[in-house]
Amino acid sequence: MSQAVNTYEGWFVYHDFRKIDWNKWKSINPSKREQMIQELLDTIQEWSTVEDNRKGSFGQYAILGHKADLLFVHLRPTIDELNEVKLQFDKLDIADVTSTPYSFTSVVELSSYTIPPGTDPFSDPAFRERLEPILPKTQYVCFYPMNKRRLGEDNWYMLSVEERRKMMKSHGMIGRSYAGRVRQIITGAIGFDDWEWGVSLFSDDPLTFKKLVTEMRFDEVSARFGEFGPFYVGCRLTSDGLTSLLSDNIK
Ligand code: VOV
Repeated sequence: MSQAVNTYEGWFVYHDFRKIDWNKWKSINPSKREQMIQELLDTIQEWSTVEDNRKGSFGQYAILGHKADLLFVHLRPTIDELNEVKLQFDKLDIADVTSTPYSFTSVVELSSYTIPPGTDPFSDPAFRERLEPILPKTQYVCFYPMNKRRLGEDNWYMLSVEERRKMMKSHGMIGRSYAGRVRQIITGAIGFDDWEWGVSLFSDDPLTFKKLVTEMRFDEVSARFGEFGPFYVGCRLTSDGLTSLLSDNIK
């Protein structure tokens, strides 16, 4: 049996993708719609305050393409709190005009591949900040789930720690060459969801997502072992942005 990697876990994460039933939304009278938007904004305001006390983080995005319209990302210390925010949304009036085409439940994860043996990562405040991250306030987000392949010779879980460490080192070096242009939050989902990891990338230039993901595809760990789910790309929404997404051009 090959040796399992040691992982460190931080905040739990809920990626809540929502699709709006525009026909239903437009059929609601304007003053009721306004009231529903206000109720949503009040809830979002409450969700956002977790960042002030470092009790979690929250982000909202408009998603491109047919797969979803909105993405709410919640980070919280416990999975119970994630359940609460999920139910809180579902009880809002506006929830009746939305559906959930996709969601992802996971936990911020760092693995020990690149940590020198014998070091106590928790003594490093920067390490804790990586486990309990405030979502970067960049203009764009990219999210996708992924697995490490278990197929014949290409079985990640049968490799030795040393082989895996070598590949993760190369992976990390490519990632670091994008420092300042993109930030990643890797979340582990084994036991929680249908894929093994969620990859959340943040940047002010959407092309950086394409460049980084392409470069990683040519690196051994992704080329041989990476299996990828659906990709989502979105633009960060302020409260005003969310209000105009729901209100502009609606007759
Ligand atoms: C934006 C840059 C970037 C940087 C700097 C970076 C660095 C690192 C380091 C140093 C480490 C290992 C230690 C740790 O931190 O866990 C990781 C770990 C991981 N990564 Fe990564 N990654 C990036 C980016 C980055 C991307 C774009 C992807 C998707 C891959 C692709 O082909 O689409 C990814 C995936 C992962 C995963 C799934 C893991 C966990 C693997 C496991 O088996 O445990 N990652 N990653």
